[in-house]
Amino acid sequence: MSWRVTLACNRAEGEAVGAMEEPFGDHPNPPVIVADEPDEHRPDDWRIHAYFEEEPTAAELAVLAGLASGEPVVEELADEDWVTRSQAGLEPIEAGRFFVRTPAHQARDGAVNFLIDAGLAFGTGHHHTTRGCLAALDRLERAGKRFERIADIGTGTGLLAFGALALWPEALAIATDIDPISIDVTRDNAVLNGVALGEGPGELALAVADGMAHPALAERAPFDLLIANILAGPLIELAQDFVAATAPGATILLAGLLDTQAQAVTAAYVERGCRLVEPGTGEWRVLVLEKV
Ligand SMILES: C[S@@+](CC[C@H](N)C(=O)[O-])C[C@H]1O[C@@H](n2cnc3c(N)ncnc32)[C@H](O)[C@@H]1O
Repeated sequence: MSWRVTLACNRAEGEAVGAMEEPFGDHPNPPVIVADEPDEHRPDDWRIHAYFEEEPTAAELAVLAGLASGEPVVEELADEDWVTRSQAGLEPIEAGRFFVRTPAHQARDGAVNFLIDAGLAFGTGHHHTTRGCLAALDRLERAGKRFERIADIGTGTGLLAFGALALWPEALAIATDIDPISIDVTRDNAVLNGVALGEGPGELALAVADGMAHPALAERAPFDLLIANILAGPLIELAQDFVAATAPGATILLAGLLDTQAQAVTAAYVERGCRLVEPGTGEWRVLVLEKV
């Protein structure tokens, strides 16, 4: 038997859970916690699911209650593999030539397949922004763009960096995240997906970094493709550093922003010498910019 606790939460609470190192401290058997956005048209209505192997105690429920504004709702799940259950709702995602799945689903013939376990790091491909970035990468390659120096800032599970390396396999690529857990997860996912880790062409370097503040990023700059699916606030704060770290003609792919924030994010980059190539569509925008 296993138990699932669901709490309604807002976007900030859901994302905070993804960024937390250990919500349950040194608990001997912590739950698997997943945050999702069930309805993309309601971007502030998120849910946190915590999967327990034993019935959660009052103390465990109190920890969960501290993570979200909603009340914990406890369900006993049928006798089936609870990890599969926790991932069963995560349907595979198709974005351009990419197919992203969890172990609950089969790979697709003819697609560039990635296997990403649902976990604490954001980026199973199920969020609009991740999918939108994969689709934008696919379009860039189809339009004939070629990149040799790639940075994926705020890599989450590593998925966007993996996608970029699949499209431009000779590139020097680096994936970074402010969250050390994301980098651990990315390392595991790289192994799972046959992505070579290392410093050379066609290999992925990894670093824990806040924005561009890491020597490995400075050494590799200027980039000709910089990807950042973070949030509108940090994207604006980091505009100066991102533009400074890119070469003239570079592509800057930005996501994590709502349509209401697109103008402010675009302005921060246009003021610093970029032009908007694709404004994106829908509630979650993916911006494609070019450094002039
Ligand atoms: C919305 S998730 C995107 C993950 C992945 N790139 C994707 O598209 O699925 C944002 C990621 O950015 C990271 N992040 C947030 N602020 C950051 C910063 N200042 N520098 C580097 N990474 C950051 C978070 O830890 C998180 O993993």
